[in-house]
Amino acid sequence: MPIPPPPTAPQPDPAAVPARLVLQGIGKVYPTVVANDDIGLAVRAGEIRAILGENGAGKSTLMKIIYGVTRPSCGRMFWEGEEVQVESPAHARSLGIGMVFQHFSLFETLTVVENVALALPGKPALDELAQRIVEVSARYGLPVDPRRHIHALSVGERQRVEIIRCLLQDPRLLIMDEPTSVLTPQAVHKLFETLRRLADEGCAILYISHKLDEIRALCHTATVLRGGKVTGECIPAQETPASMARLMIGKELPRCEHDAPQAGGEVRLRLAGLSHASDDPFGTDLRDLHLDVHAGEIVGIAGVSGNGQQELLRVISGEEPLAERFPVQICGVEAGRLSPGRRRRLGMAFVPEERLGRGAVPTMSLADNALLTAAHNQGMVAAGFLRFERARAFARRCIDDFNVKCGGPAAAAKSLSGGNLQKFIVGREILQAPRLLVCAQPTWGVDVGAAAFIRQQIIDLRNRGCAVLVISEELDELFEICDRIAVIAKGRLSPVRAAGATSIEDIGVWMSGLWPGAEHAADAPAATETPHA
Ligand SMILES: Nc1ncnc2c1ncn2[C@@H]1O[C@H](COP(=O)(O)OP(=O)(O)OP(=O)(O)O)[C@@H](O)[C@H]1O
Repeated sequence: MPIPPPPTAPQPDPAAVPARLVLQGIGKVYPTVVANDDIGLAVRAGEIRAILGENGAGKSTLMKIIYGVTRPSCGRMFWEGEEVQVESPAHARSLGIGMVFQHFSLFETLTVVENVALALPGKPALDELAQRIVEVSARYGLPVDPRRHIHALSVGERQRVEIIRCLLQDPRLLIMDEPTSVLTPQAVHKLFETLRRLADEGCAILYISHKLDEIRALCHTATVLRGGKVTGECIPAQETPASMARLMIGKELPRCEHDAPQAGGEVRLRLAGLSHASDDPFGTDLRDLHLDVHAGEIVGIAGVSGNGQQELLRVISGEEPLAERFPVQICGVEAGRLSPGRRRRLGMAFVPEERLGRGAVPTMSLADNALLTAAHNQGMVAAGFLRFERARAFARRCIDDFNVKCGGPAAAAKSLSGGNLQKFIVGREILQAPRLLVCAQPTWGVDVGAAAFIRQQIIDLRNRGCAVLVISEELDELFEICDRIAVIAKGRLSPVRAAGATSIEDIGVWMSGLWPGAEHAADAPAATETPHA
C-alpha cells in the first residue's frame, strides 16, 4: 500500500493541552492470563496516539475497558479531570467516547441504517438517518448503501459501517481498533484526512494498528505494550517501521525468503468460464472467470472489497454450490456441485476472510474448531466416532507451530486475541498439508512479526508443491508472496501477470476495472492468462 503523506496537523503542545483521558495502574486479569498489568496512559485533545503491540499484548482489552465493554480488575480512569468508572458502552458514548471495533459489533439481520440507529440515543427517524449516512459516507469517502443488510456486506464494507456509525456520534475521544485492516488504499487516505480533521477540531484519538507505515504517517505519539505492560513510548515520525517493529517484538523483523516458482506444476484449481449470479440483490455477479492455479505457485487476486471476492470465495469453497460441475475444478475433479467437505477431501484447505463465524465458531474450543475442518484427513474420526484426543493433539500442534498465545486447546475461540485466532486458523489449514490452499486476507489483524511468519509458511507450503490462491486487498502482501497476480473488479477477472512483470501502481489502476482490453469486457468475456512462469 502506498504510504500516505506525513501528518499535517502540528503536534499538540503537551503542556498547553489538558488531558482528555488519563489511565492509572489499570489491570485486567483473566483466568489464564494477565491481559493488562499496571497500565498508565494519557491522551490529550487533538492528539492521535497509537497503541502498538504484538498480538495478545493487551491493546483491545485496554480499549474495551475505556469503552465500558469490560471492567478493569484494578486501576483508575479520569475523563476530563474527573474520575469515572465507565459502566457500559452507552455510558461511554454519553461521555463522548466512540469506538470502532476490530471484530464487528453489527447485527447481521438488520440493515445498515437500523444498526446505526441502535447506537444513537432516542429513536431517530430511519429515512432522515439514511440520508445522514449517505452524506457522511460521501464526505469521508466511505461508500455504503444504508438499505443493505449487514449479512450481505463484505468485511471491508462492514468496517465502513462501523466507522460511519462512530463518526455520526461526534465523538470527543475516538478509539479505532485496526480500522484500516480491510480498507482500500484510497479509503485509508480519506480516513486519515478525516481523522486529522477530527484531531484539528479537538478530538482525541487512540489508534490501534499493525501497519507501521500508517502509524508513522498518522500518529503524533505511540505507546508500546508487551505482555500486558507498557514497555515504551515513541514519536512515530522519528522512527522507521523497522525500529518500531523492534520496539514491539523486541527483535529484528524476519524477511520472507522467496525462490522462483516451480515450473510446469499440474493445475490444482481451474476456473473454467465461471459465471454466477449473486443471490444478494446488492451482491456482485461473477462473469466468465478463467484462471489456472498450478502446483508449486502462489497466485494472488487483488481488488477493492465488494467486487466479487466474497461470491468467488463462496463458490470455490463450496459454501454456494453451482448448478454445473465444470466451472470449478479442484485437483482435476469437476467440483462445482460438491459440498465443502467433499472439496476438502480432494485436498483443498480454506481460510475465509471472517475469522469469527466462518473461520471458527466463537463459543467452541480450539480443539473442537480443529475438528470442524481437519476431522477426516487428520484421523479424528474412526468407525463413526470422534476421537477427541486427536483433535486436542492437532490443536496443540497448531498452537505450538504457529506460536498462538492462548490458554491451550480447551480455550474458546472467542477468548483469543484477533491476531492469535488468525494464526490458529491459518495453522489449522496449513498443517493439513493441503494440495490446494485458498485463503482470503491471511494476515488480517496479525502483528508484523507473525504476518512475516505466516507469509513464510505460505511460501514454504508452495515450495512443497501446494497450489495457493490468495485473495487480498493488501497489495504489499500480494507482491511479497505471489508468483502471479490478477485483479477482480465488478465480478470480472483481469489478465494474470507474473508479479515481477507488473507493479503495485499498475495493479492499483487495474483495481478500478481498467486493464488492457477491459473496455470491451462488458460484451467480450474470457480474461486471458499469461503463460504460467
Ligand atoms: N474474554 C477473554 N477471556 C480470556 N482471555 C482473554 C479474553 N479476552 C482477551 N483475553 C486474553 O487477553 C490477552 C490480551 O488480548 P487482547 O485482545 O487485548 O490483545 P491484543 O493486543 O488486542 O491482540 P491483537 O493484536 O491480536 O488483537 C490475550 O492473551 C487474550 O487471549
